[in-house]
Amino acid sequence: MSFLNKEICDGDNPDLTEERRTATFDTDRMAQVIYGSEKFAARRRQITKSISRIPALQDTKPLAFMTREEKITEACRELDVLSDHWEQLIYVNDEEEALHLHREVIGMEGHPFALHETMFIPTLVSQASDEQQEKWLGRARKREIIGCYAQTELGHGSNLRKLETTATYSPSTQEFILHTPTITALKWWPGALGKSSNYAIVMADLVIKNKSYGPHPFIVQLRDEKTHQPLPGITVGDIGPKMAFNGADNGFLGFDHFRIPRGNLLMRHNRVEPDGSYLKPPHAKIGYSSMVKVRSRMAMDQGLFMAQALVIAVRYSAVRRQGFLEDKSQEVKVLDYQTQQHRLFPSIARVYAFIFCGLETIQLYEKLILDVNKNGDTSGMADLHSLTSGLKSVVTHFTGQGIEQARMACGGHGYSMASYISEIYGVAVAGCTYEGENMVMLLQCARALVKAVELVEEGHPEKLSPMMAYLTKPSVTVDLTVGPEAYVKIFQLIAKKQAFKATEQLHKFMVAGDSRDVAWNKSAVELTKASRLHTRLYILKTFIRRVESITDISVKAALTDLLNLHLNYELLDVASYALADGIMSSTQMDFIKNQLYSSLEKIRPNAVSLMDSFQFSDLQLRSVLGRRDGHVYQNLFEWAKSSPLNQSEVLPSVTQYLKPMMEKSKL
Ligand SMILES: CCCCCCCC/C=C\CCCCCCCCCCCCC/C=C/C(=O)SCCNC(=O)CCNC(=O)[C@H](O)C(C)(C)COP(=O)(O)OP(=O)(O)OC[C@H]1O[C@@H](n2cnc3c(N)ncnc32)[C@H](O)[C@@H]1OP(=O)(O)O
Ligand SMILES: Cc1cc2nc3c(=O)[nH]c(=O)nc-3n(C[C@H](O)[C@H](O)[C@H](O)COP(=O)(O)OP(=O)(O)OC[C@H]3O[C@@H](n4cnc5c(N)ncnc54)[C@H](O)[C@@H]3O)c2cc1C
Repeated sequence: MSFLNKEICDGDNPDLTEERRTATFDTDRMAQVIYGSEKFAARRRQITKSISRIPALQDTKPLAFMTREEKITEACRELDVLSDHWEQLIYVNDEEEALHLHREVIGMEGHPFALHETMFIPTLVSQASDEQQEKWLGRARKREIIGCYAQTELGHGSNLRKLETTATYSPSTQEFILHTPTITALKWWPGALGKSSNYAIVMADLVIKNKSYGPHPFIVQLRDEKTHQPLPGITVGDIGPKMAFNGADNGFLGFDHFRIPRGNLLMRHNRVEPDGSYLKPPHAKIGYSSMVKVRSRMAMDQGLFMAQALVIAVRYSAVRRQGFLEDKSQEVKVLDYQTQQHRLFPSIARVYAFIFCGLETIQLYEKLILDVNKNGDTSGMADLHSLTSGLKSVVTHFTGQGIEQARMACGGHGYSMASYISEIYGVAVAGCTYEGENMVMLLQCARALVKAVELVEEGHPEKLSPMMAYLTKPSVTVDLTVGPEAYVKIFQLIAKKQAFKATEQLHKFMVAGDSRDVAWNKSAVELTKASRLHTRLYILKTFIRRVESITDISVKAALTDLLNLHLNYELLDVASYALADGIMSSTQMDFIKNQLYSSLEKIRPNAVSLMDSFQFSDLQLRSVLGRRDGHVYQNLFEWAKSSPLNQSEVLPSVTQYLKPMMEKSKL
């Protein structure tokens, strides 16, 4: 048995065992790099093991065969079991451990706590005063109450300034009156709002003495704590089935002059005094911090979604044999085809790159909240906002593409829900929309880019943030054979040119008489291109930085192969910019292609172990094709037999319609 890959087991499919034996690195060591530390990687394994010892948490019936109601009930049952074992399983209040626990046990189809941990509690942490935290945070953490984040309305999601729900202050009673004035003002979409939550953070337009102060966060009790019935003045319910994520009850919510005490406006950064005087926050957008929190997690979470799809596709590709190469006596593993490698390996590289970015942005958010809460220092907000706006957009887009390629790489069986890839896809691509629609967020990132270009043009390059410093780099001729830094230089030139071109176009329209808004819209496609290049440059540089910092030689070597693949793939993908601007020659392009193809060959022996290193349990993967043991065919047959349609030989629909129809046809 090889010491390199702990997944090896003699009872496994021999093709997978063979793959695991060829690995050139230790998967536990790779897991430490993926999950940011030896300690957390080990805790993950420990938690997974503890879960496997709780019989009530082992999968009962495949989710694919459940109705929505059954899925929600099953998630609640699992949450209840988890709650009983919470303190034995994880360190209380450790967010990463809680997330791991949830991913393992409940999976990705959503559950009543999905927004409680990801937005409700973080909003209380970042927006509630100490006194308010005393009142609600402890209760929320102990799960005495379940909360969600209700911001989006039927009529508006992207444009927060036009949210219609009002919170009008009444000085005589020292209350806010929440009201839904129109049908389009109904809150619509918030996860876990429909049936599960009894509390919500509600974003509503604060109105004092007929003056609107824009969206502010309020904590609102929605349901009676004993009966769970909606409180009088509240209309709440589920919005119906979705493309995926159907174990979550995304909901609607309306208020009919519903009164809450003054103390329910979250007041860490702004205040409304009893007489109605308003104290401004230190930064106008501080109330948006919960969105930044989720966006800062998305590179990690989306990376893990794509990783799940790739574990499934790569393992299956090592088990699936179809067609011949030289030896006509035995069919080859489909993973040996160059096209299959080209379909999957660049996404493996992206998974690692995205996760490395996620490790960084999660920390940046935590630092920002400390700076704001402890020192009132909001200076990091603008940069983190533009970075996470671009990153969530680029990462979700490529994750969707990568998962879809993983599905196709599994041929027909990839289309079956037994693969579980369709659910992963459905959940992942929701990220293109939630936390800010991708185009809208790319344009937010573009605002920062244009400002930076304008600073350079106005002769103030010293005012640029470090992320924008490349905008001052002069054009140079680059020798690609010298390594990653050469690729960075070319990428910087491409990104810089596009940022300047888009800004130039914007200015040109303005000089011709358009307002900035109109000129902006006429330049928007070019601006989004600039944002994507800027963000891909950040991803590329982060990947390089992380690989450089690895101390384990064999892990570093395997990731260097992956990094080289990423560099060549990315540069080839943006080659049209480089060719158009004369930044690269066609000879350099050929060099990049050859490097890319040779990277595929280098990565091939490590492919399965690169994905095993994520250490997803079978419980979490929920995929017949992605099983750790690789016993795909007999389990696909078992899975199909468990379909409700196969529980009787003759369906009522046959007796009721098909038989009479066939009988009639005989006449
Ligand atoms: C026992 C159980 C225990 C449980 C424990 C475990 C829990 C585990 C939980 C979960 C397990 C997870 C497992 C994974 C599976 C599940 C995955 C799926 C999860 C689903 C979660 C989905 C959650 C989704 C939530 C949402 O979608 S919430 C709603 C989000 N909405 C948006 O994002 C709206 C987008 N719009 C905006 O943000 C804004 O409108 C805007 C576009 C930014 C514009 O804002 P506006 O006010 O109009 O700005 P302007 O006036 O134009 O000014 C722009 C100006 O401001 C700057 N700005 C803007 N925002 C910010 C900011 N945030 N910070 C700093 N600066 C900002 C901007 O840069 C401009 O500056 P300049 O003028 O200088 O350019
Ligand atoms: C699974 C899921 C979970 C969600 N969970 C929550 C939640 O928990 N809480 C919550 O409050 N909300 C939640 N949402 C809502 C989500 O945040 C919004 O749907 C999202 O912000 C997009 O807003 P929208 O629906 O108004 O899209 P729209 O803005 O209507 O987008 C439609 C189109 O218009 C374009 N567009 C809009 N504005 C501009 C612009 N200024 N410039 C260029 N193009 C533009 C967009 O690019 C898009 O192509 C969830 C959504 C989903 C799908």
